[in-house]
Amino acid sequence: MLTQTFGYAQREHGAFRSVHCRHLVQLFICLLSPLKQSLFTHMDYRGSLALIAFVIVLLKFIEKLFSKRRLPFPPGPSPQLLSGNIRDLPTKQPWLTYTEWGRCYGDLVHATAFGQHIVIVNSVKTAVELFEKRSHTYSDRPVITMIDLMGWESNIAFMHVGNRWRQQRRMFQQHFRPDASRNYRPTQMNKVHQLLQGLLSSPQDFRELIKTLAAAIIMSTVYGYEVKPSNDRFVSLSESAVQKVGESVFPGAVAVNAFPILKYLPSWMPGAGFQRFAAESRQLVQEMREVPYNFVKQNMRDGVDSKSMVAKLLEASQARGRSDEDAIQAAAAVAYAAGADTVSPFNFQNIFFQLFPEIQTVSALASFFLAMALHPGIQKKAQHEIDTVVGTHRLPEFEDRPSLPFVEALYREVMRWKPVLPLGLAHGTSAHDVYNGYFIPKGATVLGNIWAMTRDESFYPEPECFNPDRFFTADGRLNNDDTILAFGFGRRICVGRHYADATVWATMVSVLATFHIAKAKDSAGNEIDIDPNNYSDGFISHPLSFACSINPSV
Ligand code: HEM
Repeated sequence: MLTQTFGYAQREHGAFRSVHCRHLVQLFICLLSPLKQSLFTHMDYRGSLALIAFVIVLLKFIEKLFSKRRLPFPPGPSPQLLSGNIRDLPTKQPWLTYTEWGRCYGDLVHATAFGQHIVIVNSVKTAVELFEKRSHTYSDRPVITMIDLMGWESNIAFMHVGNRWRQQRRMFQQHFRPDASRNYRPTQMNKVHQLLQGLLSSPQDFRELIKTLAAAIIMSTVYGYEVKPSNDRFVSLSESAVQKVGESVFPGAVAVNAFPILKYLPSWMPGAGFQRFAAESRQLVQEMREVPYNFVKQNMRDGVDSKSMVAKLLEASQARGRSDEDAIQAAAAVAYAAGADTVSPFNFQNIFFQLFPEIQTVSALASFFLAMALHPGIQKKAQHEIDTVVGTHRLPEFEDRPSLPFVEALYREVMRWKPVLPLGLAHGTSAHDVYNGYFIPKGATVLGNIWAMTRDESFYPEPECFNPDRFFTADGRLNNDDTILAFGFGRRICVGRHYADATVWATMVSVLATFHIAKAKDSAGNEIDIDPNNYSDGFISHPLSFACSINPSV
């Protein structure tokens, strides 16, 4: 009922606004037409430009006057006339600035950039109200034109809400909901045990090893494919496509994102190099989708594969007499891109890299190693629990999880302390909305500031402190704060979260059971300091290189 009332208000508001805007434009056309002839024939080129600029400024001014009649946008930094808050929008670790804005302006902050509205949600309460209770309005994604041009538009994470997104989301859910995810546990544990072997022989390569682990788990699940530790042919194919994404930050590509109309420029025109670049990328993405997919089909013909996600989807689609090949290929490719091994610090700056689940898993695990090197006391407590419950004659299993509350709290704290995507993935509004008396327009980009939510001192006192004990009640039981905010919100919440949760937990508990992680020492035997805040600047928060020693527990 409440939602319907808001819906009504927003429609009223939208209609009211567009009628007045139309009148405004008509009024100006009328005013200008008698002048047009004389001005444009007698004035020089610069004069015409000045006139146009004057008209734009006047229109903006009148729109501003007019806007006093409507509900305000949520509070935020004051915008400039045309460029909005482009100067205020941070490029480095933006979640920190947005958290500051939250302290200054409140739960909901508004900014603009060249007419694009950006709304930042800084509290769990408001995130639930908007992303969950009003999910019909807040579940879209913003338009990023270059993504479409480059052939990545079939990636579910960037898709607009619609039948195609629903179909792919359903496919993912069938294969990654809690009961289905359980089927992958043997594979996950098996690959984690391979990681332990790798750590034993080359502990200094732990970053590479956790990257291989995440790619190996997901490729085996989705395609029934075993990734080779080096020079893997599928991985190099996805590397090329992903590399292209990393390169898509040249001015033409940036311009087409800011002014989508430029996508209609023919590729031969000067300045339209982005069209040729996009065509090359489309070709690579196509190959990346088809090659592993054909691998599964061949295996099925040979009677080898029937357990992978793609094989099961194909069987189900054939049984229904339908051809969902395109959707199956696209859904699987989300995971496949994850196998790419080209993740340099430069690439982490790129918004596209939010797409790749493998990177998110790797980032969470790297934060775990970092936290353990920094907090030996906490590590010892977790190891003591594992030794007491599991003993030292076998490795931990998933079945042990309910009996290991401290390890559970440790997992929650790793995911809270350094959320992998501190701003989640941007949502978009599919209709105008009014919330707490503020107007939120259709097409706005809405960011859930997970960083601010995990820093809310009323839930997490001393939020920068790594402290798993915060998840226990006064009488020593695990509390019920088990929502991992790092997985996002509402209808767009991470669809692989149960599976990712299992990978991260299994890796943590197995490493703790077998290894001791500490700060590395220099040649003089002094500990090398680790800066807990030395994280990447881009949209994914990823610990930058740090040294630690990893030795088998005795
Ligand atoms: C620690 C690991 C991971 C983290 C922290 C993580 C986090 C996220 C976040 C924050 C979102 C956006 C949610 C939103 O829009 O509100 C997301 C979306 C998504 N994630 Fe994950 N993710 C992880 C691993 C995975 C894995 C392993 C898979 C695949 C098996 C996966 C598949 C997806 C997909 C397909 C979406 C897009 C959903 C949509 O737009 O409808 N993620 N993830």
